Amino acid sequence: MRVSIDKSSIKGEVFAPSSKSYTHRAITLAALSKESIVRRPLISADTLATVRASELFGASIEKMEDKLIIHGNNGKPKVPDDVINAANSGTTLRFMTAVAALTEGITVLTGDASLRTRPNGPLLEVLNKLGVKACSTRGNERAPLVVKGGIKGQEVSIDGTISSQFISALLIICPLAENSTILSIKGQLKSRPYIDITLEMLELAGAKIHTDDSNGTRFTIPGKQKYDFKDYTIPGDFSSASYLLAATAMIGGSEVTVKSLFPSRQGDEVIIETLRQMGADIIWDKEAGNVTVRGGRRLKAITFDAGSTPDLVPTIAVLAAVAEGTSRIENAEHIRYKETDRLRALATELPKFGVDLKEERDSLTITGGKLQGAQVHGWDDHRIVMALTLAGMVAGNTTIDTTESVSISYPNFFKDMRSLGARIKDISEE
Ligand SMILES: O=C(O)C1=C[C@@H](OP(=O)(O)O)[C@@H](O)[C@H](O)C1
Ligand SMILES: C=C(OP(=O)(O)O)C(=O)O
Repeated sequence: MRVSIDKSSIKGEVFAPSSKSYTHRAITLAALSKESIVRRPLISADTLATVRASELFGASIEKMEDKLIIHGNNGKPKVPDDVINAANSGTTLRFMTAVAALTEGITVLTGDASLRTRPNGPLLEVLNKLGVKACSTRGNERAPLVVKGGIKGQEVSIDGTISSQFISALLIICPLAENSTILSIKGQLKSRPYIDITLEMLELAGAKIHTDDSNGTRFTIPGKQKYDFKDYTIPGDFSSASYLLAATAMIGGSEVTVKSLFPSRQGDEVIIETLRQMGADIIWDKEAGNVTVRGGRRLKAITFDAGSTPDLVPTIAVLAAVAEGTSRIENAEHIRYKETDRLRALATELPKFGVDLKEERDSLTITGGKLQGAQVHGWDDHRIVMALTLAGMVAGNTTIDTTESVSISYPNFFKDMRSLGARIKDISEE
């Protein structure tokens, strides 16, 4: 799909979509429990991949109006009848590779062309140390992956510099193993807040995990536990909301309230503080869960450490492109291992709007200025498409392709933007 975008200011109220990360965890843990209800799940291409995988592991999932009723496998996933296709979802692939370790047979996992380029080495290595047989069919740590269950438990350490999803995946399965596990993280851990979300959800499922050091990088996990996930309502997603908040802040005459944004463990909450630091007029009523932004103030450059919040990088890059002065996005190498190499994607597309940008291995340096309309490529990556849409709303006279990719995390993105007044047209047929 291709869209054209004219200069747009936006006004009104909109609900943030539900959190992708919380939805993946809720479904995965409910599928490993007996009976659970997950309310207000995000229904998107990525979370549906987790639904399908959980069904293949023996859960039955009833999809109702605004909830999922999940009859789980009670900690004993069955050997899947078919290959697990995680499609475009890294979270699904990593979590389900770990769940496969709990089965008494062999599971094959794959994904789309993008997912089959993403690394899984640290997860495979640790699963093998835990008594599982896990490998890549091509011997390159990429999917397709083959996992033969039989997790025991051990003292192991895992590299935390590539993806926190490996650690979340192990935290989800180790309580169900025969023996205890001691898991320590080595290297500079990236994306920490996602591990905290995992620990929060595991606690709700009744799991006991002891965090042994003050950095939160060593866990003792007793084995032979059972999960009981019960009934949970998914909070709003700050990564998805970041596009709405940033668009409003960048465009004079805009005023938008995004609802359903309550405090949670999502690191991407920091978008609110970042916009404030850049000089935006933004108010967060935490009790009501409302964030209101008024556009029109001149935004100032910032230095942004992306270590904990990789998914905000495309949003921050576009904010930097209109801000006064030179911004730096640092500590960002892990953003190269996403659906695309997002530093490369941004460094290729933003200059088409006239943006002055320098790409280094783990940083982007961006000098803000006036954007001019451009024909840009969305790289089949939902976050690149959504971020470029914001640039298009500022610049006008812009087209973007591969826009169907918003279905990964925010299927109603264009509908919501249009409902707020954004001038975005589907031009796929033209
Ligand atoms: O665990 C999760 O829900 C996620 C963790 C992050 O990935 P990494 O840990 O690979 O940085 C994030 O980028 C992804 O969108 C969702
Ligand atoms: C990287 C992302 O997700 P995943 O790793 O689950 O594909 C994302 O949503 O930006």
